[in-house]
Amino acid sequence: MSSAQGFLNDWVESRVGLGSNISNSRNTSVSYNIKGCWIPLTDNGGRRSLGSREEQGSVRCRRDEDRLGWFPPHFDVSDRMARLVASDPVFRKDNRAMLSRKELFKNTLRKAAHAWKRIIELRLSEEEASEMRFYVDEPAFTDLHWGMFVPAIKGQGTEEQQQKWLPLAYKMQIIGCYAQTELGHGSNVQGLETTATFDPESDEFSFIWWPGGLGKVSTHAVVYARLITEGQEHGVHGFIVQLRSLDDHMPLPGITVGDIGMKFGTGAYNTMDNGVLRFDNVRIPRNQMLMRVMRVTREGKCVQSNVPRQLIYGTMVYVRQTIVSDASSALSRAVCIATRYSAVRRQFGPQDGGVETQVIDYKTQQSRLFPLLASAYAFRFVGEWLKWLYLDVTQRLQANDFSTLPEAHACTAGLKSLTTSATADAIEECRKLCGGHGYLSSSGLPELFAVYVPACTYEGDNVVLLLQVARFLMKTVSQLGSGKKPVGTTAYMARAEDLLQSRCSVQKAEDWLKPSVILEAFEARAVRMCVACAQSLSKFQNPEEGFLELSADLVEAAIAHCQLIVVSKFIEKLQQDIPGKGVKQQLQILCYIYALNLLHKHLGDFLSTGCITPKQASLANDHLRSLYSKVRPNAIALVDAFNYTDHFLGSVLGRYDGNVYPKLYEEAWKDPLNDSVVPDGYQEYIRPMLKQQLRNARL
Ligand SMILES: CCCCCCCC/C=C\CCCCCCC/C=C/C(=O)SCCNC(=O)CCNC(=O)[C@H](O)C(C)(C)COP(=O)(O)OP(=O)(O)OC[C@H]1O[C@@H](n2cnc3c(N)ncnc32)[C@H](O)[C@@H]1OP(=O)(O)O
Ligand SMILES: Cc1cc2nc3c(=O)[nH]c(=O)nc-3n(C[C@H](O)[C@H](O)[C@H](O)COP(=O)(O)OP(=O)(O)OC[C@H]3O[C@@H](n4cnc5c(N)ncnc54)[C@H](O)[C@@H]3O)c2cc1C
Repeated sequence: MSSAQGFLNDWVESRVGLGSNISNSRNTSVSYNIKGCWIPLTDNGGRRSLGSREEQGSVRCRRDEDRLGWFPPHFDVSDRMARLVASDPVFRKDNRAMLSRKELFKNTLRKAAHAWKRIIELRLSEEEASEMRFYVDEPAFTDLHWGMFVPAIKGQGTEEQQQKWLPLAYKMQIIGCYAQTELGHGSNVQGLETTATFDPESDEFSFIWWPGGLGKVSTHAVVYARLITEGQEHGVHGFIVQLRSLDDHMPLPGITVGDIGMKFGTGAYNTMDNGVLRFDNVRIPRNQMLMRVMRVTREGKCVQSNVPRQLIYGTMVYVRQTIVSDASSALSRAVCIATRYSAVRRQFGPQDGGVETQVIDYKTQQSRLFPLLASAYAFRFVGEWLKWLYLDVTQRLQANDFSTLPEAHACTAGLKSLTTSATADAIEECRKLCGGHGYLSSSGLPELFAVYVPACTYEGDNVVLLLQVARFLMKTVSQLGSGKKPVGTTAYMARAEDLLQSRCSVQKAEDWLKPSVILEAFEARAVRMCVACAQSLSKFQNPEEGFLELSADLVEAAIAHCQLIVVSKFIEKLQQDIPGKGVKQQLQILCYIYALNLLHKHLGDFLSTGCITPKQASLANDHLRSLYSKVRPNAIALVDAFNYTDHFLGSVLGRYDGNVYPKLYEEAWKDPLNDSVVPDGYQEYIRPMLKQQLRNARL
């Protein structure tokens, strides 16, 4: 179920697309729609030269008949929204790094209000609105409102509570946030110190709390606190609390609220008002506790419903799933910039003094860049699959089938961790791949890194989440002998006995081209690491103590399992029909690059568990090198396929037309420091210094 599902049903009578008021300026020729992106295979060796789109013969266009039937009709919406945002001056973002925090934040408010106005005026559908938010490309309070506040009420509220609160939230008559983290507790949700004490005398709760949430905008919050009734504790629950007056926005009595201050980087996540909140005996009505999991009666009695209490964590599962798809977007954006720039940039060259070499042609550049390109595609496919898994578990929960919840938790936690860590590292690698110019703000990469990197921490610290996966894996291993057959992403463990014995069949480099060989190597590695951890754990009398002691190894095992999921979902995708000449072949190459690069990076795991021999490892590396040469001719097409506008990329280095150097020069002059030839401060500081030196010299 998506965040804002149904919000339009409540207040917009009909859904009308943008129609013809947004032009699609692309011309003709053939390309292929790969889940909302194109792969226009180039015939010029991918060496697009500097120049306009028209001059390049427009390799990028899509014909309706090229649309792949099994992809959602996402491309057109995405394309239209990208253009809508790019052509609207209110959504300008090239000045963000120059703004003060106050200006930046006010500008975000302006953009959010303008986006909402456009959504209403154009009667955008939920999908269109969500794409618009994506292309506006600025963290804002609305993310938390739609992404966490609304889903928390939907997931944890009773029917009655949903009926009361959701219409207000859908119309943005109230704005909400998700206030769970405290100053002293984030990962440890059960350790929250905020309490909600039921007072049967007045039918109200009282709170004392300190959250991370929205500091300047939200009128309401879903606050997580430990429920206390009749002197007894009943675990952490969500409570809808009004924070500010709906008339003048002033905090309500007993509430102290504000922003927590500047965060990492300029611009970046500072458009968001992460906040501090203190409750001093704030009282709310009993029915503002979200009661789908547990009900508190008028007398203060707790009545447990039949849904598992883990559903209280359900909003986090939802958001973790969206974060995986977002990882693919952030990564593809960084890779698009680095790939285009690598084709433009030339260094060194032939001894005879001919043109210098495009840096993309250096094998070292390729071995750093192409695995990231492959990862961008891999994360897109695994993100699609995870969306399906999430929808599936949601439907099951509605039918009171809770059986797949542990797997959904493990998959969302593990893949959130894996993809965000890889993406944050990849953005930084892309910056380095762009040499000195990558460090310029106008490359777009520093801001992208700063805005992206907290994804490794929020919605669960990545290590803490991998430990959750490890817990799930150890449980699965411990049940292997009990007749309970592992299913879903752990189904391979049913073949544990075989996988513990198996020998990799690779004899020559091309043998690594068999998906079954790659899959088996990854399965064997994951099973062996999990079983080794389980064996070590069994030596501890106290399992919790053992878990703590072995946690670093457990994290490695969890990573191996999650990497297997990504590899297997990429391979599964390729088993589907993919029309378009050469498209499937390109994706296959990327799939092999993704897998073999992981194998190369984690060689220690594969060798120490005996899954492959040193000779086979060396053959894999040989093969990997040859694959880079196969990607090279289509590298530009493979990033053009993401269909990012120059506005969205926000990068001089990643410009579609490759016109990098003149634009870098132009950008430099826009810096406020260049407003005057002689800088402010010259008279006060520079001149006296120079004069002093002159005097000293004369002496
Ligand atoms: C109109 C316009 C439209 C626009 C649309 C816009 C849409 C925007 C969409 C999305 C944008 C989203 C933007 C997001 C921005 C992010 C901002 C950040 C927010 C936050 O960070 S919120 C705070 C997040 N906090 C955390 O993640 C805390 C991490 N900690 C935990 O999750 C848990 O405490 C824990 C899992 C680490 C440990 O919990 P606990 O101690 O209770 O658990 P255990 O004892 O280990 O396990 C008990 C048991 O429960 C199982 N379990 C744990 N968690 C879950 C879960 N989530 N689901 C299911 N099951 C769970 C666990 O496996 C154990 O099971 P067993 O007993 O072993 O079987
Ligand atoms: C930009 C941003 C936005 C946020 N937005 C929100 C929001 O909207 N609402 C909200 O409620 N919260 C929000 N948060 C808070 C966020 O969810 C928490 O910071 C996050 O869950 C991590 O918790 P923590 O800060 O307590 O980290 P800690 O748990 O203190 O982590 C510190 C270190 O300890 C390690 N560690 C912790 N526990 C263990 C363990 N059991 N075993 C091994 N190592 C461990 C971690 O790996 C990490 O290295 C936001 C945070 C950021 C950065």
